[in-house]
Amino acid sequence: MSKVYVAGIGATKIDEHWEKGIRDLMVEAALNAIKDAGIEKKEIEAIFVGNMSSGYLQGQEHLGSLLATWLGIPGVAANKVEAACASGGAAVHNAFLAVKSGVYDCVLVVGVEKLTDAITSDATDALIMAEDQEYVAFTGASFVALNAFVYKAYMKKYQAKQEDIALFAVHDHKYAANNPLAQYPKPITLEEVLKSPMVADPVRLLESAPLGDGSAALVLCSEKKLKELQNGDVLVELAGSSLSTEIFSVHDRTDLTSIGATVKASRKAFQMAGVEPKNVNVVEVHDAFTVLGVIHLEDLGFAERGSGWKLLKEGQLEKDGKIPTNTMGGLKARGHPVGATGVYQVYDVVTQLRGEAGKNQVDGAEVGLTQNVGGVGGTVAVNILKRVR
Ligand SMILES: CC(=O)SCCNC(=O)CCNC(=O)[C@H](O)C(C)(C)COP(=O)(O)OP(=O)(O)OC[C@H]1O[C@@H](n2cnc3c(N)ncnc32)[C@H](O)[C@@H]1OP(=O)(O)O
Repeated sequence: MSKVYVAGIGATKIDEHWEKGIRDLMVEAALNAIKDAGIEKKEIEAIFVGNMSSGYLQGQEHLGSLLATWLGIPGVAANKVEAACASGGAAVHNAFLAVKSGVYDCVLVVGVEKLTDAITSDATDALIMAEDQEYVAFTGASFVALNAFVYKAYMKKYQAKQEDIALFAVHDHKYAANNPLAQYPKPITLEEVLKSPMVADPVRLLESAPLGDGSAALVLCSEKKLKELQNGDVLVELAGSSLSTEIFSVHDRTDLTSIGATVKASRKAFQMAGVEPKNVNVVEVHDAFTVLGVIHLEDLGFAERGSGWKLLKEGQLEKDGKIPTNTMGGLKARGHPVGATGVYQVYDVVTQLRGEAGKNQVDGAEVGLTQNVGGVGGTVAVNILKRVR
């Protein structure tokens, strides 16, 4: 089996892109990644698009083949991968398998979501489709409401305080302020978070990932292809990639304070990459809501159960802390264009491993991990990246 390398990365700024359609976003990100890889478009053999709701929101479902046409490379193998908010991470995983297996030497992964300016429906209606609609639709619950159950369960079980958990939003905004692609590049205070409007008790507006549009892209290549591209630049390997599922619905789970899919996917990815949590220098967790960031750190093995918030409070998630986390702004402040998020996370970690993160740079970062969650944990994708030169 071949090793898999990230030869190029590209992305758009995340924003409410009223002036750009889904096509503009995808093509911009893809061309940036192709240019960064130093390849010709015609060298791409397969495309994997991560997206959750283009069919529902834009009335446009067939994104893989469409992108091939838009890029002027019809004939390639084209796929759309859907795993709700983990669509991007799942697309990376599928592309990883395609190169690892030796079937393809050069593939393009594009994550995209356009939540604002929807043509056919509303973003909140689209997002709740990531739950089991036969059981949830009639309750009228939104995605924020379901995560409010998780928040309450965590605080009750571990006697944790909201002011400690809400610090995740302050942390993310601090780093987003130095990220030119971030949707909310501005610092916020804990007081502002705790006084922001209540969305679903206890989740406040400034503890929620925003609605936004964006696209990120990667070019993955095999060892064989890499020899053609040798240019002496920093090189990043996608060394481990895993996807796992959990009992789907919140109402069927006995414990809301952990996501089994994160535990399973991360253990497998760690094994594949030959690393342990203590070797990881930079982490991107799927903090769609502040409490989730805390839970993910525990499930990934970076903190003991019930103590993820302590790492945050002690400053251990800072760029010079024990486990630098969400150092480009995380979902809360870089933004969460649903099906694109898992690809943005890899983009952010590669930026760190290449030493290109500017003021947010983690000194000497060599190993990075991304964790991307679909639904309320129904699917989790974990990708582990290593700087190899
Ligand atoms: C597994 C998973 O990933 S599940 C997660 C899936 N994603 C979600 O569920 C999205 C959750 N977020 C939301 O639904 C929405 O962003 C909400 C409900 C929190 C807020 O939406 P709205 O009530 O429409 O807020 P609205 O857009 O009116 O914004 C009000 C103001 O706050 C700002 N704002 C809105 N959301 C955020 C945010 N999350 N962070 C910072 N600022 C924000 C807006 O820019 C706006 O500022 P302005 O008045 O200066 O222009």
